[in-house]
Amino acid sequence: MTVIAVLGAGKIGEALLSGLLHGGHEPGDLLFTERYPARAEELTTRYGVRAVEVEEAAKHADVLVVAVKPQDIDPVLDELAPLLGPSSLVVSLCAGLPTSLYERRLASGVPVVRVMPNTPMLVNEAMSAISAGRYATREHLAVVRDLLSHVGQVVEVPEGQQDAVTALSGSGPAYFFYLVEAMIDAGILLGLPRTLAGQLIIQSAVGAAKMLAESEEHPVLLREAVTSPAGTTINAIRELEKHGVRAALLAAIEAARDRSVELGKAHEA
Ligand SMILES: NC(=O)C1=CN([C@@H]2O[C@H](COP(=O)(O)OP(=O)(O)OC[C@H]3O[C@@H](n4cnc5c(N)ncnc54)[C@H](OP(=O)(O)O)[C@@H]3O)[C@@H](O)[C@H]2O)C=CC1
Ligand SMILES: O=C(O)[C@@H]1CCC=N1
Repeated sequence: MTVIAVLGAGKIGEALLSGLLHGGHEPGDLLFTERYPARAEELTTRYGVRAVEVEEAAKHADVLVVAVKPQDIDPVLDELAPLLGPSSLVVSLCAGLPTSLYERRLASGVPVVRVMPNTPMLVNEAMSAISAGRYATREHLAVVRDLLSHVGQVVEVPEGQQDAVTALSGSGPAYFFYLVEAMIDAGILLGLPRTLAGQLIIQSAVGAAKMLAESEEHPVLLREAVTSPAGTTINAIRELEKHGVRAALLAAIEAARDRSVELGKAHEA
């Protein structure tokens, strides 16, 4: 079995460990590094996965998944540089960081695959987009695709699209959580108990997501089917349009893309 080491087991690193275990990986085939011993202990207790130093991760793992914040990448690259060679495989989950950064800082020929996943990995429903760096072959991409297909769907995109992907699906779950949160508040405004409002909205979100995923219909048609002539939904839609919700989403996602570009620029040579 391929041994995978997650460097930086925070939110997404933990989601990956948990998703891989759910997907059938053995705890003995997974390793992770963490900065604080208390966090490492917590994860080992929860998942039975061993915390190691970077040297051990580099020595034993077939795949090294970098999952630290982009701002924390420099010391990680300094640590990895003397440990890796062309037989290693580095997978970067870091928003904005280009494969060229790794290629510049690591030994020549180290293959790097850039990935933008998302937290639904925790429930095996991730959307991951993968892009090969300069030294990554089709075989390397296949290894990464296979790994991530245990925790959700995988698409391959040109690396130039990764900042847009980050803004759409990397951050995407947050937009849905935000919408659900606001809709539950609306239920409170209308006098419903919070638990009931939560149940109504969450199941509506699950049902709508299932229809989007399973029916062949365009979202516009699905929305139109809910919007009865002179009914209730069209009144709500008019308010959404009046308040510029569509324009707000376009601007929000563009701003997320811009931040991803900025995170990459901060590490330009
Ligand atoms: N959260 C998400 O939904 C997604 C995140 N990503 C990307 O994943 C990466 C991690 O994000 P996220 O999980 O949210 O962030 P977190 O801060 O939750 O996780 C990063 C973890 O790495 C640890 N860490 C930092 N430096 C080191 C080091 N040198 N050695 C070992 N561990 C270290 C951090 O410790 P400490 O807490 O002490 O800083 C933290 O636990 C980012 O680059 C982000 O762009 C990608 C897709 C989705
Ligand atoms: O907010 C972030 O920067 C990370 C990247 C995509 C989702 N979370």
